[in-house]
Amino acid sequence: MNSPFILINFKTYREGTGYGADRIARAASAVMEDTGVTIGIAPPYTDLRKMARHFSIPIFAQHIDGVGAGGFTGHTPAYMMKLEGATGSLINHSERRLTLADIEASLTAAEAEGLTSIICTNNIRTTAAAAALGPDYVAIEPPELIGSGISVAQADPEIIAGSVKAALKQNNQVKVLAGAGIQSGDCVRISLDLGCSGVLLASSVVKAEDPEAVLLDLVSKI
Ligand SMILES: O=C[C@H](O)COP(=O)(O)O
Repeated sequence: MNSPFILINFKTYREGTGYGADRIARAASAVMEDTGVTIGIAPPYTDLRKMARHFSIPIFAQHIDGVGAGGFTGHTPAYMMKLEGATGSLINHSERRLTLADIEASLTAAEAEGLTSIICTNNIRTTAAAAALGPDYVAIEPPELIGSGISVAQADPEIIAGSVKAALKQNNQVKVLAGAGIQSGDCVRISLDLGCSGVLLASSVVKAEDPEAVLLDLVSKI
């Protein structure tokens, strides 16, 4: 994935499903084409295939399970997400926490399918542990700031800087994303200046009246 990378997680917001998902994906696609900044989306599973067919942008699953084909009712195996058109997956999002064994199994499954892996973490120590597993990215997101409208880049730049340092100490190939409350070009700029390769965000774009305008602001200081 080219840096900087902006990933928009639609979560299960109503604004990010069905027609809403189309609207945000269209905006992401247009801004990526106009500016050259890589913008990916993580739509709900129910919209993933449609998004992958219609848009030439990175498409991420919001979660994958480290199981294969077979008797795994209710699971979302990496191979299925790949078949649906995903190019990567979040693993261990704050709203979809996993055990360490499950994180490793999901990561192994992502690697087997050639999916770009992003392990989400909640503090500097877990960032170091996640980086040691060897994912493509770790995404540091203080849970208390997620969806708060308060940007981690402004409220807690130390956790970003500390995470970058800790991650690179474990694994000099891993890239770091900053997430939680990211909403403007300034947030992106600060994150990049602190050593990140991009940002992971949701509400500022998904719930926006004009997602394209927010995205243009987000890329404006790159
Ligand atoms: O996956 C995205 C993060 O949880 C950040 O969400 P937020 O941008 O709404 O704070």
